Amino acid sequence: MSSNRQQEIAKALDVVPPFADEAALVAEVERRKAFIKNCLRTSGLKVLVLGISGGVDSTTAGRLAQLSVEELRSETGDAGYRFIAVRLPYNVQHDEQDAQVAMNFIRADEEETVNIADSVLGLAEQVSHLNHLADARRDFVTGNIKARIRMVAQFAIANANNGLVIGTDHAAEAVMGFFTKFGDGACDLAPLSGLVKNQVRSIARYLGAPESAVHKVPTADLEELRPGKPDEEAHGVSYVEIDAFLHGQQVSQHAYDVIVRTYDNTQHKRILPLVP
Ligand SMILES: Nc1ncnc2c1ncn2[C@@H]1O[C@H](COP(=O)(O)OP(=O)(O)OC[C@H]2O[C@@H]([n+]3cccc(C(=O)O)c3)[C@H](O)[C@@H]2O)[C@@H](O)[C@H]1O
Ligand SMILES: Nc1ncnc2c1ncn2[C@@H]1O[C@H](COP(=O)(O)OP(=O)(O)OP(=O)(O)O)[C@@H](O)[C@H]1O
Ligand SMILES: [Mg+2]
Repeated sequence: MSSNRQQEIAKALDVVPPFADEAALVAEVERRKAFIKNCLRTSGLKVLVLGISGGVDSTTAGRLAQLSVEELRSETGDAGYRFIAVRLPYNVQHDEQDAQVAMNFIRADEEETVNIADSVLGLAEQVSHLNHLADARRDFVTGNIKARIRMVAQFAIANANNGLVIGTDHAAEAVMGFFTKFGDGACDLAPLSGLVKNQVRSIARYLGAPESAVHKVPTADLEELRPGKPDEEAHGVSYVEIDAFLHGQQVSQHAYDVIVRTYDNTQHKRILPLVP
């Protein structure tokens, strides 16, 4: 029996129920592509932009974006529809090979690379408040600057091409507020919204992503002192537990308490700015 809080949170995040079978998964993929295509049609814009890290979320959203623009091109005969996949390393990414695997799978119409290091360091240097922080805290705060600079780069590319920026937030990240406010949380459309982590992996596998990408350990990878730090270490609970919680299944008391507490503490990230 799921608790009232579980039901309330799943409803607020519009969580997609577990796929009953392959047909349900396929229907969900079609629904998500139709959503992306509809966002372009109704906005009147023809270009999609997304940063590709090598993680399963951007691999999945990136391939959905590419398939969507390909369908729009053949349905409308308009060659203007296209997808720009953006690599946004902070200097050299420690798992650059995984990012290349993702790029090769996505086969985007256009590939772009923007090294965010100079912008991040240039800004951080000008913010004197960072100097007074202990090393680990400064590293954490700088991590959020990285996520925000990636956002700036993607919107610059979208501006320049009359495009829309895709975000990769899904229910398992949303419930934990595990994104940088107005950083990777900022986008024009979020086609993975409502999915739990394992559903994102299932969609990636269905789309033909290499198994290494499907199973890649999730990492925000924002901290220089801890390259590739697994998200689950930061959460204190596993994605299996988070997914189970969102699907109304029983989880340990520890996981339940952490998830509900984190959800409540991060509510400000899932709403519009506070106003009088
Ligand atoms: N109660 C409140 N009402 C309204 N606003 C409130 C607030 N409390 C804080 N704030 C504001 O929110 C800010 C804190 O939020 P934020 O800046 O996001 O910072 P914060 O939540 O502290 O850090 C972001 C977390 O998301 C993780 N992350 C980031 C990016 C990507 C990924 C990933 O998985 O890829 C994960 C990252 O590792 C870190 O754990 C505060 O500085 C303040 O401006
Ligand atoms: N090094 C990077 N290069 C390009 N885009 C990035 C990079 N790091 C993060 N991003 C963007 O920020 C988003 C949020 O990161 P997040 O870690 O949640 O997703 P992911 O890396 O795709 O998957 P996972 O959560 O499994 O690691 C990514 O989906 C991607 O769009
Ligand atoms: Mg990642």
